[in-house]
Amino acid sequence: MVLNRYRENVKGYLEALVRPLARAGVTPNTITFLGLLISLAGAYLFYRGEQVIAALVLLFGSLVDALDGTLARLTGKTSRFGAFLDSTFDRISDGAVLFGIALGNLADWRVAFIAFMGSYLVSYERCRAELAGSGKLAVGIAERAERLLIIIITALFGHVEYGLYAVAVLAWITVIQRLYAAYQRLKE
Ligand SMILES: CC(C)CCC[C@@H](C)CCC[C@@H](C)CCC[C@@H](C)CCOC[C@@H](COP(=O)(O)O[C@@H]1[C@H](O)[C@H](OP(=O)(O)O)[C@@H](O)[C@H](O)[C@H]1O)OCC[C@H](C)CCC[C@H](C)CCC[C@H](C)CCCC(C)C
Ligand SMILES: Nc1ccn([C@@H]2O[C@H](COP(=O)(O)O)[C@@H](O)[C@H]2O)c(=O)n1
Ligand SMILES: [Mg+2]
Ligand SMILES: [Mg+2]
Repeated sequence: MVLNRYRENVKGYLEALVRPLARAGVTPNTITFLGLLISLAGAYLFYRGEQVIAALVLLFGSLVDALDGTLARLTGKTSRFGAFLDSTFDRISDGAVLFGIALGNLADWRVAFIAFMGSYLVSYERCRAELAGSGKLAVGIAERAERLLIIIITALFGHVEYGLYAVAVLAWITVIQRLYAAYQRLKE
């Protein structure tokens, strides 16, 4: 919720970045796929224990993640499948990053599992509530952008374990916030 508010502020910069891609005929789905590959590379680097490089790669991957939608909107190529692909690849990337951190023994695997469950539940709640007619359920203190940035910033300082603890707690707080928001909107 917090970072989502700044979407409009960075929109112009993101559009400037995608214009050359649009001119080159690159499709949004190609960028979505590229974003996934970059995130998987970040996850692998966590597994290898290279957390600072992993953080830089993930930061770049996050930027690419924000570009596919921008490119789709700028070129009038938004598609329902593209939205589905973007969300699905977001989940693969989220899971892979947490798995990489756990496998690389950078933090307690049990905390990684709690963070993983919380992160997936946050996204699932939004999807399920929106399907039930709640309207956009982009609420809570730890949406995907916040969770990713927490991991990235703590990894840059060489202490991704703290980021993981924070995500484990904040994601579950978000689960409760979304439960409540969904209750408010769907109870009748
Ligand atoms: C290393 C270098 C080579 C490159 C460095 C470049 C940088 C300067 C990069 C800046 C990146 C910045 C522009 C973007 C960062 C955003 C990133 C943290 C998060 C990525 O999110 C992508 C996108 C996706 O949103 P969407 O709503 O489509 O996705 C939904 C989401 O997955 C839902 O999950 P959940 O429910 O929340 O769990 C799903 O439910 C939905 O299905 C799914 O659709 O979001 C893009 C918009 C961002 C929110 C905009 C954020 C703007 C901030 C102001 C960015 C601040 C970045 C800082 C300046 C970076 C500095 C970090 C440094 C280490 C201090
Ligand atoms: N391959 C894609 C990717 C995204 N979209 C559209 O953009 C929305 C997501 O925008 P972000 O800025 O958060 O990336 C998504 O809901 C789709 O409408 C697309 O069409 N094709
Ligand atoms: Mg995207
Ligand atoms: Mg994405």
